[in-house]
Amino acid sequence: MTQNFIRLQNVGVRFTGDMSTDGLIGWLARKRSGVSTPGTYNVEALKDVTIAIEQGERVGLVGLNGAGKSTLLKVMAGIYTPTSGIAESEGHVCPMFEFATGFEMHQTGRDNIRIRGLLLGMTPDEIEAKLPEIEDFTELGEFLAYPVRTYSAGMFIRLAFAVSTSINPEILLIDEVMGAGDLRFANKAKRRMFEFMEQGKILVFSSHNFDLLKSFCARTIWLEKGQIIMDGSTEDVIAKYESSQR
Ligand SMILES: Nc1ncnc2c1ncn2[C@@H]1O[C@H](COP(=O)(O)OP(=O)(O)OP(=O)(O)O)[C@@H](O)[C@H]1O
Repeated sequence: MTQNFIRLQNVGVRFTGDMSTDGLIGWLARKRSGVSTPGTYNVEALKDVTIAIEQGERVGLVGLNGAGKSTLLKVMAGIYTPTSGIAESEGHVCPMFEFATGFEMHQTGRDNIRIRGLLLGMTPDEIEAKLPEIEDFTELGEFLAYPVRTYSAGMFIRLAFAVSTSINPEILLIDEVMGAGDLRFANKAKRRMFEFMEQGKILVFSSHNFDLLKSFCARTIWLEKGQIIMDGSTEDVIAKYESSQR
């Protein structure tokens, strides 16, 4: 059987661009900074990141806002290509973020389950067979017949989580999903995630919630300004990270 893995070698991600293309936000930023003409930006979101994650590992990611956690997850998901270094992975990747992408806003929740199922590689027959269980897990009830443009952020998460996790992904990448749903759903999601791990898959979980990280992940990586500060046991990394914040 093929072993799943994620391997990043000296990965760097740099964002460059022209602020004139940033629309209203760019215009406001220029106004506030007193700069009259659009400039360029150049952000090194990841620098020289080397990580190997093997099958069965659950790895946490910590770091301040803007440390590079989301960028790292997007590289692992294949959404971003590194501007330097090499990113390789083996296994079907299920990114549990960017929940708004891939939704057809005018279609119902139920039809969006079908659409997402197809995007995730399920056959129409598989989707129909799993539909009752997926619907049940969302607990959205009559809202499944409503167009998803009427949904709250938490409802999107329920829908996306229920479909995405019904395929038994090999590599599960999570960006703060637990914090966004309500507590009861978070507990359900947590139980379902434990089920994934029992099947020997990979989990990478970015969170500001230390209790969740401690309960899910034996290993945690601490990022700061795009670089790895520490990669070790969750207990040790969180203790050092917390003391650095004081
Ligand atoms: N698409 C982009 N274009 C330009 N800069 C970006 C882009 N995405 C991220 N950045 C920048 O890269 C850096 C890392 O951002 P990232 O979103 O990865 O941080 P994060 O650790 O996930 O933060 P948070 O905890 O706030 O979600 C930040 O300085 C951010 O402004």
